[in-house]
Amino acid sequence: MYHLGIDLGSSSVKVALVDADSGKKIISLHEPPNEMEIIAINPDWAEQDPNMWWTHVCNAIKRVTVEADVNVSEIKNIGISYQMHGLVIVDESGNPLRNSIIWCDSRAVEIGRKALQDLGQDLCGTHMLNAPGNFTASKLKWVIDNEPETYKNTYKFMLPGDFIAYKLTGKMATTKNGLSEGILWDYKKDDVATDLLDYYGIDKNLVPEIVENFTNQGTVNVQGSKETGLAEGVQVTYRSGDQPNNALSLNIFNPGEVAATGGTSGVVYAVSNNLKPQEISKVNHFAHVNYTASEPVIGTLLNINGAGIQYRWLRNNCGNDSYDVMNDKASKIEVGSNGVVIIPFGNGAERMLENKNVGTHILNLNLNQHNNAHLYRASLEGIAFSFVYGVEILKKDIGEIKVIRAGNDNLFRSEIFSNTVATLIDHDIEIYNTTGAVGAARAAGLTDGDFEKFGENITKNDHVMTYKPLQDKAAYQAAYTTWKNELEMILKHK
Ligand SMILES: Nc1ncnc2c1ncn2[C@@H]1O[C@H](COP(=O)(O)OP(=O)(O)O)[C@@H](O)[C@H]1O
Ligand SMILES: O=C(CO)[C@@H](O)[C@H](O)COP(=O)(O)O
Repeated sequence: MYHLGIDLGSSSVKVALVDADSGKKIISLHEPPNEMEIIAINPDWAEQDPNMWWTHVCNAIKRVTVEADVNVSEIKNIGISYQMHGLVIVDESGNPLRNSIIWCDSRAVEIGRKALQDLGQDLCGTHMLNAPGNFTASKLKWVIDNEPETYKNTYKFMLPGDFIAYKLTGKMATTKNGLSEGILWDYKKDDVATDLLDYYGIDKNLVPEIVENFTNQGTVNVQGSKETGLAEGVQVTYRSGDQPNNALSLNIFNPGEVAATGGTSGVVYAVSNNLKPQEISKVNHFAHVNYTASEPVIGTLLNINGAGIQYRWLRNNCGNDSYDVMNDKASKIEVGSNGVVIIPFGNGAERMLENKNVGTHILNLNLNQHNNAHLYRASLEGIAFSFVYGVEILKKDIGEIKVIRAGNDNLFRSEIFSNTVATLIDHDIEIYNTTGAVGAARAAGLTDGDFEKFGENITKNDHVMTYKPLQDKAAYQAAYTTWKNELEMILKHK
């Protein structure tokens, strides 16, 4: 038997199949072959069509079963990982009423800022563990204010992964974890955050049914079966935002353990039991996959909206080299990129920079000296520096870091990126042979609640290598100082 994992990213949908007993990966692939578009009709906006996600999910599932040559009757459970904080609104028939306003959309920043002022730091911090920010609840308030007709026709709102689960099963549902991503979970009351709902004037009936993770959340229905080729009756047993899911995939469940990833966005995600966070805007706090009200496990999340999307932009606009070729060219350039500095970002408001939208900056380019290899190295370094800058903020909130793990995926496949981060934060980074889709597939089999056994298998089987901080740090530190000075100068004028 097999479990199927779906990871709905911002750049593509990844689907993986694992053996149900051993957790071994059978196949993993992504759709579409080229990365998905993020629609930005206004500079601060970012949208994607939920039906486009679904088309790619269906195509990827069909390819998986054909290419792995498995009989669909052998697929037991489904796990879903998804880009976090997005807003999907549907009518009573489940049709999306507009494009999804996705995680990196900044239109609701001012709405969230005012809500924090009006509700107060204390209420937001102790009940929701976060400022409302421009997360799902604030995005829905933007719809109320700007698209009243659409809001009037809204039957339910969901997170992106809830929509995929709905398309598979016909059941509209969400999770506590999902609501926490929208700043819609009240940890003190162990209930939906009615203080924020009421403040925004959001009708509580729009919140779908809440289902528990690691249990049967719904089964593939006739329509879901027809569109994906899966057998009717297959159970969806897990769903999670992609960052908590990345942590689960890396056996990060306990306080002091940290997961990192460098996809479109970059994230450092630290687990704790802290229900009284110091910082509620620059870093965020969400219910981890194993959160329960009696044993609250919280993921403290440092996010860089514009991380891998920076490198991707260079790839698309600077010669179309493959990432491997770009990494190779960058490795020929010395640390510090011969003075070229890239401030990444450029993908909406940055939470760690108090929701300022600073844009990407390419600095000190000498047209007689520098070529695309300098840009590639400066991009990898600039993104790595933004991680280091973020970890300095995160550390104030989380205390001691025991272990940091990342999958051998996305930016962590670049030695320059990984060495720069490890050296400057002065911590080992353990690299594991796993991805979000594989993790979600394995989590679909975690219905016995044995997190320890689940984690042991990952540690035993998947560890590939460890990036150790380099001894000779001086050049890295000098380049980081230059980068930080440039950033701080830019921030002064924002
Ligand atoms: N071999 C590689 N070396 C360095 N960076 C890479 C490599 N492959 C992918 N990336 C980076 O990872 C990003 C995609 O990461 P991914 O986790 O698939 O994104 P998402 O979850 O946002 O869909 C790319 O935009 C690119 O910046
Ligand atoms: O907003 C966050 C985390 O808080 C992002 O990490 C999104 O969850 C999207 O991730 P990717 O598309 O980069 O995987």
